[in-house]
Formats: sequence, structure tokens, C-alpha cells
Amino acid sequence: MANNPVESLPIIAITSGEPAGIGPDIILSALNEQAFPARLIILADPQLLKDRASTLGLTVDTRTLSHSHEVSAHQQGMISVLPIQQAKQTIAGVLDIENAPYVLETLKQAGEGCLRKEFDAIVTPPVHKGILCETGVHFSGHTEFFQAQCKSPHVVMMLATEAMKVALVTTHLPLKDVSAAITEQSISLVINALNQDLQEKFGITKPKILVCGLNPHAGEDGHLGREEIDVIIPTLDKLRQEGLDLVSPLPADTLFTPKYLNDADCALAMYHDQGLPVLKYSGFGNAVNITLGLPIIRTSVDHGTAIDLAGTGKANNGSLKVAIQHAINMANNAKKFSK
Ligand SMILES: NC(=O)c1ccc[n+]([C@@H]2O[C@H](COP(=O)([O-])OP(=O)(O)OC[C@H]3O[C@@H](n4cnc5c(N)ncnc54)[C@H](O)[C@@H]3O)[C@@H](O)[C@H]2O)c1
Ligand SMILES: N[C@H](C(=O)O)[C@H](O)COP(=O)(O)O
Repeated sequence: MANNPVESLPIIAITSGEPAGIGPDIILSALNEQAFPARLIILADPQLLKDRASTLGLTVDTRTLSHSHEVSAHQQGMISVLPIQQAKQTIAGVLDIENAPYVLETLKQAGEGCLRKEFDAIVTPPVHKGILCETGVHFSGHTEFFQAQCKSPHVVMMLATEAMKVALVTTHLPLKDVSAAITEQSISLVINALNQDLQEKFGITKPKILVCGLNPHAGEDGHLGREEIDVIIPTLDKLRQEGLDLVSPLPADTLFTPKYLNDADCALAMYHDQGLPVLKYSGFGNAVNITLGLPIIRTSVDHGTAIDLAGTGKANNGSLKVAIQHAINMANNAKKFSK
């Protein structure tokens, strides 16, 4: 019923991530430390969560759901679980290839539930890409997984802190393949999707986007690489004529300084390790990873599986809390827009 405040709370699906990593730890500790203004459903094996809670010495009220509509408003110390069974009991810190299908199943069910509008958003704790790939599946990231599942023609990976937003033209690509992937089409698709979502999901009327060059010193007038002259500059010029506010391409080594960042809404890096180390240096543990360009809302943490910390109680849950809150905000905004 529309008047019921519980029914107006968004339903957020949270996957367990890699069971041997810190995903279960940070879910348990985050949901134990505060109440979130949402209905939270964990897609996981309840036994995994019970075992990890016991290892961490946490007392958690675990409720196993038989259907998502049974979920109630989140309360501190409570977790509602939609069960998906692991193939094998997990030992914290020990990757097991037999549980890789379980991890993929949690993602599949989260995406399907969102596409069916049973969930309003997905939050993903980290998965271990290597162990998933060892099964023979090519898994380069959640970004590409949900892109394929949603049949989205182009998506954008953007990580954000309070201080800065960094988006990427290419995502999980070997460095040797990056240059060939920097094309008029890829740059235009990413910038248009980024500009649109900065307007619609972040309420920025005319986003100002700083664009990195690809080469050192943005190519030094062609002496250190020609991608800027041949591809990036002409593409940005065309997009500017369509009304976009783009600065650029700037040398990446000095773009990430207050002089430029203070006056802009987002930085666009050409590849993963050009932009993300800066963002993670400035805000590791407090950043959110958002996939733009999907028909569903998906946020994630800014860190990996930290296998070394699983079950130790030393994993920081800050980024998960930020990712959950962002998903709630975006889901609430989406509901307002759809009215
Ligand atoms: N969202 C995701 O699914 C995601 C994100 C990044 C990396 N990964 C995957 O995670 C795996 C491991 O990657 P990695 O070793 O490069 O990065 P990592 O983030 O797991 O670990 C890097 C370092 O940061 C520490 N660390 C990470 N998260 C922490 C936290 N919450 N609290 C305290 N310390 C933390 C680790 O202990 C380690 O020292 C890889 O398979 C990678 O692909 C997944
Ligand atoms: N590129 C992300 C990072 O470094 O934090 C990470 O690999 C996660 O990517 P997906 O959200 O695509 O799994």
C-alpha cells in the first residue's frame, strides 16, 4: 500500500561477493553497526553468514526469506537472506573454485530481480575475478557482467568520493589493448552516457568534464604519441559542438590537482590505472563504484576481496556503507522521477 512507509522503502539486493573474501565480513559488520533506511536483502548462503558471524564474534539476527516480498525494513543487527546455496562450506581466506558458480548465481539472480523490478538496486561486495576465470568463464568485472545481462550497448565505470568523481573510457582491459580501444565511437559513447547520468542521477545541470590525454603530457604535440591529435581532440571538438562542457585533453599527471578538480564535476580517464589510483589514494575505503548506462541501479565497493583479511575482523566496511547509501539515494530518486 502506497501509504505504508515500509512499502515505500527501496528494496536493495546485496550479493555476498567472493565467499572466502571480506564480502561476508563487511556485510555483517555494516548491517550490525547501523540501520539503513531501506529493505535490504542479502543474496547468499545463510550458512556462510552464520559461520562468518561466529568467526568474527558478531551476534546477528538472521532471517531466511522464501520470497523477496517478505523483507521488512532494515534494523540494526538484522539481516534478511534470500538463500543461494554454496557448493562447499567456505573457509575464510581460502579460495575454492567449486564455489565460483555460487558467486555467479548470486549476480545472475540479483540482476534478474532488478530487471523484473523486484529489487530497486543492487550492491555488490567484491568478487575474485581470477577464481571465476579459472572455471573457464571470462569474467572481467561486475560492470561487464551486468552490461551483458542487461544487453546494454555501452556502460561507464565511475568511482566517486565526496571530493571527486572519476570515470573511465576503458575498464578491465590489458594495457596493450588500450590504445586501439580509444576511438571516436568509444569516447563519444562514454562521454554521452556519463553526461546524461551526471544530469539525471546526480542533478548536475551542465556537467563539466575534465578529459585526460592518453600519453605522457597529453602526447606533447604528437612527439609522445598521436592518439590525442588523431582521435581524442577531434572527438571532443565534435562533442563540444553538440553542447557538452569538456576540458581538454589535459595531461593526466596534473589534471588531478585542485586547480582543475575544484572547478569540475568529473574527471574522465582513458584507462583503469590512469584514474583509479588517484581516487583510491584520496578516498580508499569511502568511495563508491557506480555503473552508469545500465537500465538498473548498481553500486559497489572501492576495494577487492582482501583475502588476507577475511575472518580477521580487520576489514573496513566504510565503502560498503557508502555503496548501500548511494544505492538507496539513487533508488529513491528514480522513484521520484518515475512518478
Ligand atoms: N568490486 C569488486 O568486485 C572488486 C574491486 C577491486 C578488486 N576486485 C578483485 O579483488 C581481488 C583482489 O584484488 P587486489 O588484491 O588488487 O585488491 P584488494 O582491494 O583486495 O586488496 C588491496 C589491499 O587493500 C587491502 N584492503 C582491501 N579492502 C580492504 C578493506 N575493506 N579494509 C581494509 N583493507 C582492505 C588488502 O588487505 C590489500 O592489502 C582481485 O580478484 C580483483 O579483481 C574486485
Ligand atoms: N575496477 C574496480 C576497482 O578497481 O575498484 C573493480 O575492479 C571492480 O570492477 P567491477 O565493479 O566491474 O567488478
